[in-house]
Amino acid sequence: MARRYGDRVALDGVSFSVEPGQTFGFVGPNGAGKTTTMRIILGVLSADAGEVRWNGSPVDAGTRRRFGYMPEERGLYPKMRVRTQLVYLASLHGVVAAEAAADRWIERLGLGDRAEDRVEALSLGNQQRVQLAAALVHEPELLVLDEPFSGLDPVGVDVLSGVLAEYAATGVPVVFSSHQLELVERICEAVAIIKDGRLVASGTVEALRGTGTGAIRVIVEGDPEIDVPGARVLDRGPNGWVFEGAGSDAILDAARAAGRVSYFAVERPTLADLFREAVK
Ligand SMILES: Nc1ncnc2c1ncn2[C@@H]1O[C@H](COP(=O)(O)OP(=O)(O)OP(=O)(O)O)[C@@H](O)[C@H]1O
Repeated sequence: MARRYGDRVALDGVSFSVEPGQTFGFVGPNGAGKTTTMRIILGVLSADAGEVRWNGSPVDAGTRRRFGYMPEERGLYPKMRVRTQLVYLASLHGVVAAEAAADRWIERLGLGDRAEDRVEALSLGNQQRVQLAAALVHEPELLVLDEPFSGLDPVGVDVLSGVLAEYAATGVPVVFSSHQLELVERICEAVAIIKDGRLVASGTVEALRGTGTGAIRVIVEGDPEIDVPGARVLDRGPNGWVFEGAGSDAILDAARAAGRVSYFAVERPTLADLFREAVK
């Protein structure tokens, strides 16, 4: 898809697909076009070119009513009480048992004590939980969240990642943007990396990280010197030594000669490494 704002190109040929039940991370530097893409998926914004398909067919308004969206600008009614708000949103989406649905998500997100509070009186993290409940209360068939983890404390991060994983496990694709790459690497099966409105990489985290860089990290108890003939030392610090340019047998033999080997593994690039490489 493509999209301009005036003569600024926000998206230029971004294309990717998300599988049922997949947690999909959407990453890229500030201004890369993540929010624009999500708005187009949800139909809040139209694309200048391209289309959004759902189960192979172009999405229409009826399909989009079954999507759930947590926008970056967080669209809650500040004066409305948490429970009232969720019941209202559930009914808007046509949920028959709106009250039961609201209560279920209030419970699941640990908002029981806050259900009768006005949204504006909640802490930022709790407002975020309500916002998530608002995106989930009609049990959407696709969940799209714009930076849902920003501003959450570690417990909030755990609650949210648990909810997202559980929800994806029901077969629903869960797409979210984030700048927290370690988190994305930990909870996402697949990612798309965009920069300046273009897709620079996409696929499963496993495939993108590949089978290895050819470098090997080894830790020997007591951290003695390890001499591997012919190898380059890429790193040496509290997390051991990283060698490149020698066979794994040669490295292991040298490590054993130095002492008791407590760690030995092929190095793989992290998502953060891939990101830095991709957006260079
Ligand atoms: N309403 C708008 N009018 C003009 N330009 C816009 C508008 N919305 C976004 N842009 C521009 O489009 C580009 C993509 O913005 P977008 O918000 O999609 O990026 P993003 O990847 O979500 O960024 P961030 O990580 O900072 O949230 C940016 O250059 C931005 O300045």
